[in-house]
Amino acid sequence: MGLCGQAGRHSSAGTELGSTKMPTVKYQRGDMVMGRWPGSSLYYEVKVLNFDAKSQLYTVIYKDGTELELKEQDIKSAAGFQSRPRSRSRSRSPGRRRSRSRSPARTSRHSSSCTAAAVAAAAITESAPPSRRDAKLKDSFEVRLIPPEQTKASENNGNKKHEKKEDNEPANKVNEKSEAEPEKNQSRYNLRRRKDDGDGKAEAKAEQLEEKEAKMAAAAAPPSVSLDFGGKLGAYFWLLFLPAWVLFLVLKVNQEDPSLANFPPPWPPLESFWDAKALGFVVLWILFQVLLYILPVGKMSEGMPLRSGERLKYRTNGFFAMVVSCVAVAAAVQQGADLTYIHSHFLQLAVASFLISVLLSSYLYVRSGRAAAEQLALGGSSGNVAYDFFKGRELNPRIKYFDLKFFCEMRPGLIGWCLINFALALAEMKQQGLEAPSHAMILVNLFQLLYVADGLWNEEAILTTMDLMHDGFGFMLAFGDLVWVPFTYTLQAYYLVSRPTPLSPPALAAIVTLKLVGFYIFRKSNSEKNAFRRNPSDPQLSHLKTIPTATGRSLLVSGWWGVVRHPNYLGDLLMALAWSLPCGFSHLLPWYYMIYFIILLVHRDSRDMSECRRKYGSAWDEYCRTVRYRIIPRVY
Ligand SMILES: NC(=O)C1=CN([C@@H]2O[C@H](COP(=O)(O)OP(=O)(O)OC[C@H]3O[C@@H](n4cnc5c(N)ncnc54)[C@H](OP(=O)(O)O)[C@@H]3O)[C@@H](O)[C@H]2O)C=CC1
Ligand SMILES: CC(C)=CCC[C@@H](C)[C@H]1CC=C2C3=C(CC[C@@]21C)[C@@]1(C)CC[C@H](O)C(C)(C)[C@@H]1CC3
Repeated sequence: MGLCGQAGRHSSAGTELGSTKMPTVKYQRGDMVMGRWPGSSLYYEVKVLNFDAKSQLYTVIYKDGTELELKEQDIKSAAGFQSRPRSRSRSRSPGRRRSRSRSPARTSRHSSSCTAAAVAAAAITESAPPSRRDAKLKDSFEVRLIPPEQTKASENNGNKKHEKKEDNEPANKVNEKSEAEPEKNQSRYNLRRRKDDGDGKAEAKAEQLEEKEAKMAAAAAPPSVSLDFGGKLGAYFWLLFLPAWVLFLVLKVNQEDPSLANFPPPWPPLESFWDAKALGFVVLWILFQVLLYILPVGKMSEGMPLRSGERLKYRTNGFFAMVVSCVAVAAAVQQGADLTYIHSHFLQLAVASFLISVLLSSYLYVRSGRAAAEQLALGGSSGNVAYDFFKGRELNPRIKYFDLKFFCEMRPGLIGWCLINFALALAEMKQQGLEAPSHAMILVNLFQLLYVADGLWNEEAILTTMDLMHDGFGFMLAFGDLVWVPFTYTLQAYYLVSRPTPLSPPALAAIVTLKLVGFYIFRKSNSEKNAFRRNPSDPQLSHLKTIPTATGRSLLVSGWWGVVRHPNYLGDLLMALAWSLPCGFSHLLPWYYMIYFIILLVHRDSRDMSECRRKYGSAWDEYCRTVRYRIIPRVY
């Protein structure tokens, strides 16, 4: 274990654990064994941390700090392990070995190569002669892995601040900015063969094979990732609860007195749920957005590297789509279209959107059955139909270049949210006989329009968010994007249609200030992380401190991400507060978004924490020790 940056911590844990033996199980806590890398036939040295008698799974830790749960059959004792003769080992080329040992990139500590993926690249497999094993293990720690964006960045830019001390310090040490040797850093994690190694074609081919094997091993989903959202039973609950909750809110906001005491809201006649025209409008709206999305206008942006190393391309013309949509709506109103239809047929429009989200989720579930393992999201394939349908299995379902998740998240629902808000402002004027919308309505409309426009202007930034990078596309997001966002995020505006809420000038000024402060924090922090993830060597970020991790990516530990672990959530929450305040305090209903959002973000934060803990091991722990608070400084 002493080879990795995180090793110290785990070794001591191992000694301590080693004394408390687990009864009646094959492997004991602290045992060093060979664990199969999920989805591959490659084995690596791991330490047994625990055994769960109920699930019959061993928790093991890899040398990079990655913890996984493995079945007994995926574990072998190190003693009985043999490696096969391999003609494609890097270590076999004496020339290479020489070149490597002379290379300044070679480290004594090997920490950077200690990712499971890197170890996978040169892992020992079952039939090599035992005499070679040590050499091979040694070799395995010399494999270098660098994510494509970092390699690219280092090719363009010699500023390697975030890498600089890694050679001599543990991976979890906080880095200060310094001049680093570009060559050294560039080759640090590189899985690709270095040019100066210059062997024959056969070796190059063999290495390609080796790389492919490593990529596949890294791409394979772990067999037992813990299930979110209450697991399988939870999935049934959410599948029923979410649509029922939207229905409840829509009926509630239509009540003359929407107070909690006035419960339940009256159940409308069955036929009032359905309107073919409403379905037609929703379909037209979605098709219109599809058209705008596929137009060859706007820039193509690259997503983050996938587990396979591939980077998908996305057309990020969301702002253009929004502007064209606004012009189209204005033209329709000019032509006499009555947008207050949206207010009077809110329920029917929501039901139609719900049907579309169910159809879409069913399609997504069926097609995910044909998707390759590396296209699936981690933890999205539990084998349980309800859970997989709810959570979504495929990470980036696409029809040719049309990315379904990206489109749904950013277009019909998000732009639809603004359209509905605008229609509700018109409905307010009509219902209250006003010549212009109320101040409260204007604030809600402008605030949310700014939020959406900003999201679309910075559309590229969505590519580094959890949803795009980690979550599968299933009912949760399809329903969230097409129903939840347009029909519950508009509740404040809906509430105001029939409930005049005057605002004093100081109140107005205070609310606007709050919104602007929240927006500033939200935008700055999201942009900072996005810029850093896209180009870690960005000179504009060179003043920031970072923590290197065993994956080759670093974590920001100063700037916005040094204040709290989710500064973007803090900004978002302040904005949410500014959206509810214009509606006053007479009812809880317009505060619903604020309450929901706190729950959503606290849950997202804990999901993200476990995901990052899994990805970054002890470097993440170090980050959490350095940045103590999650969302609100000194409070939470
Ligand atoms: N209005 C709404 O309904 C909602 C809005 N949002 C907003 O969307 C935005 C995106 O949110 P979300 O996707 O949840 O989360 P984030 O954008 O915060 O993404 C989390 C990821 O950022 C990376 N990261 C975390 N810490 C650091 C660090 N210190 N340095 C560098 N990278 C780090 C990690 O990914 P990795 O290391 O793999 O890059 C982590 O998984 C937020 O502003 C949020 O408020 C979110 C949900 C709903
Ligand atoms: C309970 C339930 C159905 C949950 C689904 C959650 C989704 C509604 C949200 C998950 C992440 C979202 C984001 C936005 C909208 C809501 C969903 C889809 C977002 C597009 C809003 C605009 C922002 O600027 C954003 C781009 C940062 C944001 C990204 C996350």
